Amino acid sequence: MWGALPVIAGILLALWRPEWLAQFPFSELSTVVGAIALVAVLTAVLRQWDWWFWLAWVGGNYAFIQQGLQQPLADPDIMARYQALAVWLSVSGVLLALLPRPPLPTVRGFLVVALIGLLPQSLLLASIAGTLAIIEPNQWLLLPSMADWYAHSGLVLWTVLISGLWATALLYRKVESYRWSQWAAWLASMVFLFFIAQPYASAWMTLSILVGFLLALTQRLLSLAYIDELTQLPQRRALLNHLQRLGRRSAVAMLDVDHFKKFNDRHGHDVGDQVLKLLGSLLSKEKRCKAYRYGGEEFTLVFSHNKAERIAETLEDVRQQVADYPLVLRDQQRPEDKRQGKAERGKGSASKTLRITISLGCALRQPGEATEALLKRADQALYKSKKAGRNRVTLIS
Ligand SMILES: Nc1nc2c(ncn2[C@@H]2O[C@H](COP(=O)(O)OP(=O)(O)OP(=O)(O)O)[C@@H](O)[C@H]2O)c(=O)[nH]1
Repeated sequence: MWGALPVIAGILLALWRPEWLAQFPFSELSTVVGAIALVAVLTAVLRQWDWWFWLAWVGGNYAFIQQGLQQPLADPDIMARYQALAVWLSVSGVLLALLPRPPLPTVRGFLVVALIGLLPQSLLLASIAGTLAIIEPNQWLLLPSMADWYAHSGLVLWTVLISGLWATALLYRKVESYRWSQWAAWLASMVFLFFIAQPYASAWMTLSILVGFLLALTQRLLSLAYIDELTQLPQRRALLNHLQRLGRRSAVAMLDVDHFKKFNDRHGHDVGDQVLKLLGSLLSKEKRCKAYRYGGEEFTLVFSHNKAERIAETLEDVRQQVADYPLVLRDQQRPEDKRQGKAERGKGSASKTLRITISLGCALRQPGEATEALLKRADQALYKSKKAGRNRVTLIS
């Protein structure tokens, strides 16, 4: 989401105070090229190559605007280029988000990056611009009466429709949040078309997109560092940060899957992974405490109060929920082919239901107690639960 913020701020500013954006305090070209190069180097160093496709898209569009759209639109050739740009921006960004891309860094990947960056240059050819201008977006979705009222009605409708569908897909599929910066890049480019006559519009657009990329990159790295990939729970580093911020009135519970080694041996490591994933999703829904994956098959629950009765009740609920939860596991030999899989599902071979139990140990924080000592005591409480027969809660003050 952070990646979309600069773009939204830019759009609001453009609507509210267009004159502010009519000036540019630096050398425009070197600032934009420098910013693109900076993001390209950063993403390469951090092995986040996916941004290169989008950087090529943004850079190619900016280069075309600089070379081909610096004269008044009253000139029919320039108008044809403008309309061709509208078609190109409308379609290419959506395709870039949808189509699979070759891996980077590979020769094939770099060729596609170069192609995306260079394709807008072809709009400088009168024949290509002329052909695309014929299908100018105002005419695809033309509402004739509205078109008189507002010259860009078709483009506005298209932008609202596609960005709405795109945003819905992102929300629905709960994709990684950095994909919002790509949505924002497309939206910013489409909105730019309405501000084409404004000086420096393309520079501000490109810079806002790049700042969005940088923020999204930072957010992505943070999530890579703090979120456990398997369970999608925050992991130990995040836990230690949280514990340091916690006050005196707090408590920590350690939680461990019972006989998980046997479970892995019997059902396989992949099934074990699925169990941890399901457990992670179950714990993440618990609102009365914050769950972390401590490591392996151990989880931690953090309470920001030390009311023993309420904590014991929560932990007992969690234990019971896990014990009662039917773990429906997908068959590992499930066919790749969806149709074949569907046919076999009815035969009861596609999934199986298992149950697991967990043991929990909790320690209430004592005045002045260090986080390591608190975790150690929670671990001792967990050990007591294990010793006492598992599938139970032990709380020590
Ligand atoms: N599938 C899977 N297994 C894991 C993962 N991390 C740790 N394990 C397994 O968890 C098991 C932990 O075993 P133990 O520490 O002996 O504990 P246990 O078998 O659960 O026995 P108790 O805790 O005494 O009930 C080991 O077999 C690890 O391989 C993981 O990410 N995925």
